Amino acid sequence: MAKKTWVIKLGGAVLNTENAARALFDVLSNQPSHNFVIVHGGGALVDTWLKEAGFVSAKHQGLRISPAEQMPHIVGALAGCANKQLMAQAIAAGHKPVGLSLYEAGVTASQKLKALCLVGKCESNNDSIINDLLNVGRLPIVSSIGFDEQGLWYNVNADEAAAAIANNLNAELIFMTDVEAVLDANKQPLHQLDTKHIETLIAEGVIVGGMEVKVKTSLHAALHLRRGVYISSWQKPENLTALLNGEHVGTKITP
Ligand SMILES: Nc1ncnc2c1ncn2[C@@H]1O[C@H](COP(=O)(O)OP(=O)(O)O)[C@@H](O)[C@H]1O
Ligand SMILES: CC(=O)N[C@@H](CCC(=O)OP(=O)(O)O)C(=O)O
Repeated sequence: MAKKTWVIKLGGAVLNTENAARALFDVLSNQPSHNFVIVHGGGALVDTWLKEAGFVSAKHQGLRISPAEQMPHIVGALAGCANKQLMAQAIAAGHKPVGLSLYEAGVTASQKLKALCLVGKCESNNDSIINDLLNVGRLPIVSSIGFDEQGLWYNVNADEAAAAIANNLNAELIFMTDVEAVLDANKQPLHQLDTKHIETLIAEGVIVGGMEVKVKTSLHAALHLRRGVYISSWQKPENLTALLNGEHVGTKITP
């Protein structure tokens, strides 16, 4: 039987907790009958690098405005430092990772909105080396730095990057973030969310910032993939084990 492919998006804050990524990679080591593709963020690291370089960084609806002069720092933090830190932890857990940008992963970027400068949106380029890597037993670890066909680089939100890759691969999609689930107005976890409920919670200001991008992206992916997409916490590696075993943990987003 063909192996099921899972795209697992890791929020960048996982790098701030010692051995948290290692524990997740250990879970994947125990699941030889599945294929995995890791897509990662690193927003917190980008914040630090830009601040240290003397830049002020602003966000619009959860997306970082990315002027050309800030891009070397953004690319360095995401495609360089964060990607290689995750590779290090994957190697330590016994994997054979390959670090990639979105371009090699079959996704071309283009400018999302002029006002956001070099923030990219995703489009499939049907020219991915992911399946080749999976076929030879490698673990792709993909940053959210993208390129267009002219070779211009873009900063893509990592949730959108993960959804684009899952769509390309028709894969299962899990977002591992720093909260156990999407929370309601009373900070209680929501086990399931659909289009209507999401629209209401965003309009009421209960879902904001990075989580607004995540739920909208999840919904879009769930529609395209015709299956539920999960949002759960990287803080508990056992959540990942449970999700891979088909259990319900965190928030399930359905159309
Ligand atoms: N309704 C909500 N439920 C849970 N988290 C929320 C909600 N609204 C906003 N957030 C914020 O969204 C954050 C997760 O989004 P983000 O920081 O972009 O995560 P990641 O880096 O993992 O992609 C949470 O840490 C929380 O501060
Ligand atoms: C355009 C945009 O907002 N890009 C994000 C990319 C990193 C990211 O998404 O990181 P997390 O998953 O850790 O939040 C940024 O610069 O922060």
